[in-house]
Amino acid sequence: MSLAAQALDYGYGERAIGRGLDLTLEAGEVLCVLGPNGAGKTTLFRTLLGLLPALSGRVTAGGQDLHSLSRAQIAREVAYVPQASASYFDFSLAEMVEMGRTAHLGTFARPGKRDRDLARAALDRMGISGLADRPVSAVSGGERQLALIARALATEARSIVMDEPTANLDFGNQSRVLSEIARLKAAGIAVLLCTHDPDHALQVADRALLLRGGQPLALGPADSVLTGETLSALYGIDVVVAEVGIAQGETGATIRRRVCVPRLGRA
Ligand SMILES: Nc1ncnc2c1ncn2[C@@H]1O[C@H](COP(=O)(O)OP(=O)(O)OP(=O)(O)O)[C@@H](O)[C@H]1O
Repeated sequence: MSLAAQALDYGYGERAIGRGLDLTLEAGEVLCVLGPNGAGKTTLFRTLLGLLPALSGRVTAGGQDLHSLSRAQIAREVAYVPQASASYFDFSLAEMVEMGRTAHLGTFARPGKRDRDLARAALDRMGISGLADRPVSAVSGGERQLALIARALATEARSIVMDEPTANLDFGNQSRVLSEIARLKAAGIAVLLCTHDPDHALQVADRALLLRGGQPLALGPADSVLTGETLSALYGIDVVVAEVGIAQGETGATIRRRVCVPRLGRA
């Protein structure tokens, strides 16, 4: 088991956002959390990463209680892709991605050749190696988002928690990030992500957690959880999940895909 929560209460000080959550994430599994703004997704993720103390209950990473692990040990187990925000630091993108290696280094050790190579390879995977020497403060929001994902890849952690990894990204880069998530899954990495786009969950998630007001509305296999009915209840709008056939590759063989379409109200 890569990451797990048992009877988890999470929130801020006296204010619980969610209560009694049980969650497990297995190696090579993609679990996608969906929920309206303010549903508690970021608060839950920060608690699972030990960045916020659990109000009660237990969180384990790699089978070990988070309380028994140092910050560096947690970082080696679970990488974090936070929501991208503006940066005023003048590190280069390459240096920022190398910081993903910090948990593997001794207290005063500097990144070695392997660390630098891993960082460059991660930038390359995200298609931004051409920006390696550019200051973080001098790239676009989307490019910074890709660099944060590269930093998580460079950690070589067995689990990755991604807070809206496709926010800020253009259509092509969204698709590249989803493909990267599929590659991580194939490599046995556990991925926990949240998104505001149910189509992204339909594309990459094995399981989905629908969160409303901090409480699970549904948790289970993505195909059975992501329906027009549940998504309509989650977002308070009329949503249809339709199936489309897409011709693939040179053979033109048809694959079936489910897509999510909101039914817009008439003006
Ligand atoms: N530092 C904080 N202290 C107290 N309450 C907070 C804090 N940060 C967020 N909240 C509140 O906690 C609740 C959950 O917020 P959270 O950021 O986890 O939601 P979210 O699902 O990630 O939302 P979004 O989709 O808008 O990013 C909200 O009511 C929010 O106002």
